[in-house]
Amino acid sequence: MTAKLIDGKATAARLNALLATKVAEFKSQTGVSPHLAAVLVGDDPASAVYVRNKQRSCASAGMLSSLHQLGSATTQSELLDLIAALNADASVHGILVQLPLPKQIDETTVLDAVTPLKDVDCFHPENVGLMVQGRPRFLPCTPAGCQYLITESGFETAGKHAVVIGRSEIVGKPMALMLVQKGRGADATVTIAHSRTKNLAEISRQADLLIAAVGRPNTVTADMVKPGACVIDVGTNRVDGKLVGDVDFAAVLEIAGAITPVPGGVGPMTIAMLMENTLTAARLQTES
Ligand SMILES: Nc1nc(=O)c2c([nH]1)NC[C@@H]1CN(c3ccc(C(=O)N[C@@H](CCC(=O)O)C(=O)O)cc3)C=[N+]21
Ligand SMILES: [Mg+2]
Repeated sequence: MTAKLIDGKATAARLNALLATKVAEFKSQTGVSPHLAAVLVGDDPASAVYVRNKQRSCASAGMLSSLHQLGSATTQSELLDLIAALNADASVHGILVQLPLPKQIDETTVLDAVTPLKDVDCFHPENVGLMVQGRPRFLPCTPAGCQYLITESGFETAGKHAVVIGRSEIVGKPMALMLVQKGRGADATVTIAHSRTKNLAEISRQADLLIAAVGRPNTVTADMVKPGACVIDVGTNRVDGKLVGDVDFAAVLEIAGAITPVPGGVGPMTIAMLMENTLTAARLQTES
C-alpha cells in the first residue's frame, strides 16, 4: 500500500484565498489594514528566506507587513526597545520575532516582552495558558497547521492514539496539548516522546497518528510506523542544500495510510496560520 499524500501547499493556498476575502471584508468594515511586523536579528540566510515568504503572504492576503532588521551584534536591550516600540504602535497588530536569535540574546526574555494581543506566534505564556485551558486567543501556527491538515485529510482523531515525537515549546508540547483538548481534530489519547524516551520504536508503532517534530532527518523509519497510520512530518532540515523532514519519507510512504511531504506539507500551513492569527490580532485590537 502507498500512503495518501497530504498536500499542505494546496491546502494553504485555499486557506490564503479564503483569508484574502476575510481581510477585504474586515478592511471595508473597519478601515483598518491588518499589519504584521517581522523582526529579524542577525544574518541567518534561512531566516531571511522565511521572513520574506511571510511578507509575501501578507501582501497576497491584502495585509500590511513591515520588516525590522537588526544586526547580528544587537544587544538584548536594543531588541527589547524595538519590541516596546512595536507594542506601543497602534498601527501594528502582530509582532513576529523570527527565531533563532543570536547567542547573546535570551529568547524567552524577548518573547515574553511581546504584548499578548500582538503575539501571533502564540509563544507568550498568557496565550499558551489560554490555549491549554481550551479557550484559545491564538493557536500556535505550526501545531494549528498540522491539526488542520489532519482534519482535512479525513483522519478522525477522537479516541485515537497520537504519538508526538518532540517536546519543544514551539511545536511538540503545544501540539500534544491541542490534540488532547475536547473537540474537532482533537479528543486523542496522547503520548509525548522525546530524546530521553526508552523504546521509542515500540511506542511510535502504537500510533494511529504520528507527529514527528524532532529536527533530525530520518528519525522516523518504516519499522516505527503502524501500517495505515497518519504521519505528519514537521521537520525542516537542510541536507546538502535540500529540505528534508524528520521522516524517512520513501520508506514510510509504503507503510503509512497518509503522510505529509517536505517540502509542501506543514511548512506552507505554518505561514497560512500566521496570516490567520494576524487577522485575529487586528480584530482583537479594533473596536467594532
Ligand atoms: N518566530 C518564529 N515563528 C516561526 O513560525 C518560525 C520561526 N520563528 N523560526 C523558524 C521556524 C521555521 N518555520 C517555517 C515556516 C515555513 C516553512 C515553509 O514554508 N517551508 C516550505 C519550503 C521552504 C523552503 O524551501 O525553504 C515547505 O515546507 O514547503 C518552513 C519553516 C517557521 N518558524
Ligand atoms: Mg539564544
